[in-house]
Amino acid sequence: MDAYQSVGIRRRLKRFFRRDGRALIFAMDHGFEHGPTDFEPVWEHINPRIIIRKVVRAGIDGVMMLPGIVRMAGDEVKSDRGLMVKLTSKTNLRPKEEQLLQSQLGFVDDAIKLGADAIAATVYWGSPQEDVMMRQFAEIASYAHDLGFPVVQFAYPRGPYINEKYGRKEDYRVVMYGARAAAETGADMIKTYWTGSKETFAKVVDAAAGVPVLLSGGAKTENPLDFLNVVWEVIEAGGAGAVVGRNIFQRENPEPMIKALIRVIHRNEDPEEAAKAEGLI
Ligand SMILES: O=C(COP(=O)(O)O)[C@@H](O)[C@H](O)[C@H](O)COP(=O)(O)O
Repeated sequence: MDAYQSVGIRRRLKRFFRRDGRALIFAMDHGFEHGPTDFEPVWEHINPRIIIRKVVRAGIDGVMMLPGIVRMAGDEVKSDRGLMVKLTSKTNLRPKEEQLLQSQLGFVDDAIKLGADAIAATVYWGSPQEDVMMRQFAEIASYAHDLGFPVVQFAYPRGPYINEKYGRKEDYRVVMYGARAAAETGADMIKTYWTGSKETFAKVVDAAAGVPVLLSGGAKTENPLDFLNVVWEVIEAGGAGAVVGRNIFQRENPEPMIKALIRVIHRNEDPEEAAKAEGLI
């Protein structure tokens, strides 16, 4: 028989995924991590209650937030959706030499009190401060797993040696390395960068050895179809979905984009058809 914890981990992880094993998760940590200017394109979305209510209504599978935003607006996330609480971050105001470090800003016990279904933390693989983030992740994962909670790793390769050796942090060999490191450090779900093609992202998925890999959305694309095409390739590559912020909240009306993403992720619809069906193009 399974240990109690592993049953808890699996049950809670399922709250993010539909029966197809895929998920569309809304990311709402930008006010802290990027700064409130990210909300300037549609300023009313600076209010977490307003935007979270909209994304939940549109059919999002889960929401990721820092603890303070969960306190303000967590009750907008219906109990049939996944709630992911992220316990590490950094501000953009830090000195440049500290930008390659995510600090722990909350505790697993508090995330659980807030109703979390999963706990998230970032590791910048390749950072000079990789050691600090590895330890943070190990402590968070060990404690959360012990209580039956899944752990999500934002596995972001970033650091001077990466730039020197590979030129760009999105090189598939680097992203693949980060995903593998995430799997080997006990992540139950991985969020990472787009590598530029279906073929290379499939290698990232393989390297994660069965741990679901989700795309980290990235900057808003002017043409909604460009983003839907990327998500479609992620799915074709065996990816488990996407965690999306700006491509949702920087649109005046986020609903058609969410519905088109759901068509692509959950119904295997062609991105152009999905965009047309939702009136995006
Ligand atoms: O991981 C984050 C930041 O990553 P970044 O340093 O911008 O590469 C988060 O702030 C977001 O949750 C993540 O980027 C997803 O949101 P979008 O990229 O889709 O806006």
